[in-house]
Amino acid sequence: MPPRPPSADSQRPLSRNLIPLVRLLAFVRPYRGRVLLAAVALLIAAGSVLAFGQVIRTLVDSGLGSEAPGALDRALLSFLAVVLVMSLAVFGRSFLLNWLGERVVADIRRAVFERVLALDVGFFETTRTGEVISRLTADTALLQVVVGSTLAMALRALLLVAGGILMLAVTSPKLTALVLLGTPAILVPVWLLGHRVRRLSRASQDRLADVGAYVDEVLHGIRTVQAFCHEPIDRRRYRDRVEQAFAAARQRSLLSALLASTVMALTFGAIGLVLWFGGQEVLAGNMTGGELSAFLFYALLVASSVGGLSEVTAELLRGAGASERLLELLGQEPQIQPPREPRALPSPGIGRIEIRDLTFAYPAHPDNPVLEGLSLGIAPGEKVALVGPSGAGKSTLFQLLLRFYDPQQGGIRLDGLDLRDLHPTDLRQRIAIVPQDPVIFGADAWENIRYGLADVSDDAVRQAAEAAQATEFLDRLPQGFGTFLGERGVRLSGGQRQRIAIARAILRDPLVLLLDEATSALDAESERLVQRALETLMECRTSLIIAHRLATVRKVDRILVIDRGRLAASGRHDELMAADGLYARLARLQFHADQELDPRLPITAETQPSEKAGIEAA
Ligand SMILES: Nc1ncnc2c1ncn2[C@@H]1O[C@H](COP(=O)(O)OP(=O)(O)OP(=O)(O)O)[C@@H](O)[C@H]1O
Repeated sequence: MPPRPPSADSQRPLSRNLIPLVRLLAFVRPYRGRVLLAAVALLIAAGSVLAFGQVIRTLVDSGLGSEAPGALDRALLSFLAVVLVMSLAVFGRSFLLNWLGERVVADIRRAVFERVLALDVGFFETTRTGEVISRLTADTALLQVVVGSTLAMALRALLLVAGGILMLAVTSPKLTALVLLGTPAILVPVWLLGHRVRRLSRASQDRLADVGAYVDEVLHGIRTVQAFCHEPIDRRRYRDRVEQAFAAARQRSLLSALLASTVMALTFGAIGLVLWFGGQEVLAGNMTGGELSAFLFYALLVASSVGGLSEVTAELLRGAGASERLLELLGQEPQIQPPREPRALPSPGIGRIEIRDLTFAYPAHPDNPVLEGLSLGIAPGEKVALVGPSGAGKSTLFQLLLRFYDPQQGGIRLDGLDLRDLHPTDLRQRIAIVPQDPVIFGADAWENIRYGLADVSDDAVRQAAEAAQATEFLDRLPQGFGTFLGERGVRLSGGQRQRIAIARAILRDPLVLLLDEATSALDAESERLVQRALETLMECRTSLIIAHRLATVRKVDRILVIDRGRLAASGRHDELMAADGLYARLARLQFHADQELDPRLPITAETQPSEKAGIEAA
């Protein structure tokens, strides 16, 4: 597995230009027709604004300057005609571009979320979830504004600048030459300031993402936070982060404001000069009053558009920063990919697992293998308990069986096929996992048990719940199975959550069952119910159980003792006790867990009481 770059976060380059926005064009392509219509509307709207200059010229020269009766009326009529055309065009432009902005951002949101879902679990170890959430929410919201309105404003301003300059040249080439000569004096400071605004924009977005990530972390662990009275520290840290974000934003705002005011001062100063020169020309008879009025109109139009452009440039670059971050996510390739030609598992499956010479290190610690040369075989329908000290690699084996990671050496075969030759979906559909701390989603019990199996009847869900001993408490809820169980719903006990997870697994009718027993002791009644549910679940299927209870260990066909990523021993409970190895030590330790430590027990590094052993007291 190639090593992943440390973190998308720390290596993020600053957006220096608008290229990332251009790369989003791929998302606009499906809506070419509307883009074309919007462009036409944009052109007409800009054209009609420019036409106002001519209306003003006519108004001044023939309406006000001549005695011809009706000239003023005609001028007003043409003015109103231009207003009508312009308002229709503005309506079209505004609606179409906003529509495009919303549509494109909705598509981007979907694409990014779909990509994130496809990424391997390793990605989420190197990237904070808050960071990903911030990209999906804050960055897409920013992009929505940029694509929907800022871009339209920028295009409009660009057209007005270009058209305005053209009309200036048509009206008075001499004055235009003067204006153009003075332009660099405006553009150079604008460019310099704009460059700094861009860099600060990106920095301020990054600080905001930090704030989001921190909130996510604290809220997820709110119970721990409060239990350890960690609030003052979190308050301080959060305040620091918010202040950092504010400092970055303040600096950006300061420079943006400076940029805007500089542009204004320079352009309007220049207009004053133009007025003075133009006045001289009119006095000398080289220009009519109408021409000077039109010239001034165009000059003001160009100046305000340049001002507008400089303001929206900062926003556009913020959008470029946002799209860069979104494209970064879109460009992430999952490390776990289906093979080009996936092989199909036999149907119905057999449930034979062979692990050969398995060596695996997590991407975060490539030099520190968690499993080393592990080899074992599990027969179809066999129930196997995995036992061993904490950190031995038991959960890691589950992760590899689900192909969340690929091993560096050796491999795992299910029904004779290497996991890497299977489509991960095909593999995972054959496996069900009951984790130590099952997740309950924001939905009712029906949904929580069904979890993705759309075409399963309510009756089947109920049967699964029955087999998992879950109806007993679900029926007692206010709306029975229809009760909302997730966040802000009912709080379920550990044993109840486990039974929901067991029902979920029963409904899937998996070939292979992975069960991570809860380490926390359940009360005797819950324990009995969970055990009964598990027995039903394990019937006739290959089951691997990370066992913490003696009751479980006694019922399995075979116990595998894992120690430091290797198979240390295997056999039945009595055999392993007789062998008096690591298993016997762990088991004895557990027998006496609630009492004082057995003084006859040899205490070694592996059996320190502080260390969580593999088997809980029965
Ligand atoms: N995502 C990860 N990245 C890096 N190291 C990890 C990761 N998950 C686990 N480890 C390390 O791998 C080793 C084995 O962990 P694993 O969770 O498989 O142990 P375990 O036998 O299941 O322990 P326990 O009974 O406490 O759950 C530990 O040293 C742990 O620190």
